Amino acid sequence: MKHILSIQSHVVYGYAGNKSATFPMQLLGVDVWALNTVQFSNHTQYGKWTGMVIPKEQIGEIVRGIDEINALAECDAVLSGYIGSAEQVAEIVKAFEQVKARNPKAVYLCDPVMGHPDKGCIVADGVKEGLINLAMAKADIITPNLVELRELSGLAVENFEQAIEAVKVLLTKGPKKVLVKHLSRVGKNADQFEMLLANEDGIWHISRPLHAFPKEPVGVGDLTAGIFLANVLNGKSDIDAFEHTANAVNDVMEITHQSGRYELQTIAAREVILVPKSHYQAVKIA
Ligand SMILES: Nc1ncnc2c1ncn2[C@@H]1O[C@H](COP(=O)(O)OP(=O)(O)O)[C@@H](O)[C@H]1O
Ligand SMILES: Cc1ncc(COP(=O)(O)O)c(C=O)c1O
Ligand SMILES: [Mg+2]
Repeated sequence: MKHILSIQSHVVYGYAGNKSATFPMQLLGVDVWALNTVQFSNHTQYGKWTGMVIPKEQIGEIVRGIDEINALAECDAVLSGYIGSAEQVAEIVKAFEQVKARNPKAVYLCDPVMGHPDKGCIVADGVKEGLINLAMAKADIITPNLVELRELSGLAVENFEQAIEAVKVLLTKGPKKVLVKHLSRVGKNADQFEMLLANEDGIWHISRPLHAFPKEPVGVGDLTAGIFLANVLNGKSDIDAFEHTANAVNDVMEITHQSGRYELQTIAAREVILVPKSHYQAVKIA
């Protein structure tokens, strides 16, 4: 069994951060060590929430505790997502270095969750800079959405061709795999939901249906990054991991859409996360 140290948000109500990613990763047979960067009542796109940002010292403390019971070498990957404060970024990088010291084969998937003013996703000041200046260089896998791809590459990314260029830039900055979680308005087709995967062998594109939500669910990026990492650790090829991720997430979106609920319906979708009903295929484009 593989073990992931998953450092991201916890929401008591609903599904975002660790609440979105942990259960699907467990379904895929991975042991998840959830370490929370914040404990909030609900995700930030409700516009209000209660709870607290976890003090940055907790990250090192928890990792030290796991090391003191001689379990850190069991860790196969660190996953980071929604980060609560700028200072937590350096602590997360340090945590990954400690894991690497015990298990040199461990990998780091950085889901570079940044604020998104249009959507109402609120992330603390300085986190974005920490992701760009500290975390990206350490990451084996990085999973930006369009806004994050622009910030990480420093390119404007106004169309599909520029997205490809930006992904190539990220491959020169540390990460060996880049998964663009959502191409959004630079996709090929405005009425599809599109993603890219790039590694040293090439670039693949996948397209799946876009559902008309009255209010789009949050936590989809977290779900995408978690499923992709679980697949990679389970030994799938990058392309199989990419296709399973797209299909499983699509099925969760379809079930969520049918439910008429705002929160992701990951529990109702448990069976299709394991064995998706959709079979969209990745196409090699470069
Ligand atoms: N199949 C789909 N149909 C419609 N909307 C979707 C679908 N899949 C995901 N979404 C929405 O697309 C948005 C993706 O957000 P974005 O910030 O671009 O990336 P991410 O959530 O991956 O960080 C979310 O609001 C999510 O609810
Ligand atoms: C607490 C929290 N965690 C995680 C996220 C990231 O969500 P997504 O996967 O939609 O990018 C958000 C976005 O608003 C959030 O508020
Ligand atoms: Mg996101």
